[in-house]
Amino acid sequence: MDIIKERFKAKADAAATEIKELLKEHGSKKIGEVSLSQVYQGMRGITGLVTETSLLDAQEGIRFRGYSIPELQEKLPKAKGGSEPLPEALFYLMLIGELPTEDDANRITSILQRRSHVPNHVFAAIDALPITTHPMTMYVVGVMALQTESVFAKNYADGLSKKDYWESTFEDALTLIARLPRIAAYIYRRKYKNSEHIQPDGLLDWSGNLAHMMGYDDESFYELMRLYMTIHADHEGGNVSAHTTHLVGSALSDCYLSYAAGMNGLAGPLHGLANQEVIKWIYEMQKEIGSEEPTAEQISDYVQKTLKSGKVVPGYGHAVLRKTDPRFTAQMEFGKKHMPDDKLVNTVWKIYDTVPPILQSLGKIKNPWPNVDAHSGALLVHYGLVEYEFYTVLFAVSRALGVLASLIWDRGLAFPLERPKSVTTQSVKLWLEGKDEIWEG
Ligand SMILES: CC(=O)SCCNC(=O)CCNC(=O)[C@H](O)C(C)(C)COP(=O)(O)OP(=O)(O)OC[C@H]1O[C@@H](n2cnc3c(N)ncnc32)[C@H](O)[C@@H]1OP(=O)(O)O
Ligand SMILES: O=C([O-])CC(=O)C(=O)O
Repeated sequence: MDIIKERFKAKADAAATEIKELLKEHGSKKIGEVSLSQVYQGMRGITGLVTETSLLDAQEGIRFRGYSIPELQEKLPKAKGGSEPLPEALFYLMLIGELPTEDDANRITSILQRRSHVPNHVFAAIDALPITTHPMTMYVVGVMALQTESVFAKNYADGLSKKDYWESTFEDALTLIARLPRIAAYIYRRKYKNSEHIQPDGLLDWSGNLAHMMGYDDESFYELMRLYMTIHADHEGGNVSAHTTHLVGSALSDCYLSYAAGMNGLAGPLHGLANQEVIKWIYEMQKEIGSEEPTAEQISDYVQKTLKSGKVVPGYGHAVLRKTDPRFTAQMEFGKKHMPDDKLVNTVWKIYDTVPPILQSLGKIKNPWPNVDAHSGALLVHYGLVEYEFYTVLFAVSRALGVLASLIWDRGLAFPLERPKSVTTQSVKLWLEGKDEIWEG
């Protein structure tokens, strides 16, 4: 057995024993109360999931196994000559719970390189779609076509024992992660570059290869991809893409089925699609104003117009965060280092100065600060990656690292089917009248 798989198994067994003890002693402790409003309002603030890979603090932002983004940038192994973390190293951290050595990170890189071959029928499935199809639809179709390769599905059909679920899931997760850059790059080159495809470079790391296959062979773009793939990888368990992957996975759907389901959620404009919406919104503003460099006053007027027309300001607000997203800040730092004079990047910074007080003044928006999606597109445009409908695909490639590490943990801990209770408004009214027995069972 591969050493990383052995390490995971040892960690998962120890954690399972610990959780068993913990629940034996504390299982009946109450962790909170649920109000009727919460049930109607997207379950905001209800703790109801266990996700081991990362934890979100409303003020501080995300920590991956306890490490903040600046700490990851300092402590995770880097590519040769690079200064951003290798996302493969973050995957190891999320999976094993400890910082990897350089050897550990290289081991993941080489496993992914070895498994990166995508069967032809996946490309044929993508090619069968009209060229006008949204890249996220092509991507999910590609992932679904790849489901023919699921070891878990095959082994389950052959009578796999419960105690071995984790191992087939581990294998599927690594194979799927290995193949995603090729699928993403294929879609990019098919839709935007006349189907002139670029073969993988066996010597490059996972993100470097993605950049290479998309046609961006520039060391500073490789660095952007490493940072991008690291910071978008995970955001604890309750966000739509992670929660969906976990929920669908709880039915013992394999990695391919579960991840594809999660990415359909990422493709929604209130979640991952917001990254394309931000750039679209800025372009529309520039067009209306007739300038590439809107003033603070022009931005302010445009925000008011957006709000008046019943639309959200994309890239701002968050269901949990109550401060500027540290993923926004990490990208701002990257911008300051690599492209301080870029006009679009400077516009993103000016929007950051202008928008929060306006949103705050409305009184109803709980978080007026920018999230990760407010910044990512402008960095990509700087390198010529202007096709903003593609941006969520990059987010999806990264998100695979977190949600699939979590799915391996779900199997390692033998988590059960997820099935919360729902109610009807009629039943709520009966409950309010004191006929509460309908809520039982
Ligand atoms: C990777 C990610 O998924 S990060 C999020 C990406 N999404 C976006 O950037 C889209 C813009 N933002 C939003 O729509 C929201 O802030 C969300 C979906 C992220 C969070 O939603 P919620 O937790 O419901 O936010 P909140 O409790 O603050 O919402 C209260 C009200 O403010 C509105 N609001 C929240 N953010 C914004 C915004 N950026 N622009 C305008 N109105 C907003 C909500 O639509 C809601 O209005 P309503 O009462 O009329 O229905
Ligand atoms: O946490 C959330 O709800 C949304 C988010 O920022 C993410 O998934 O990256």
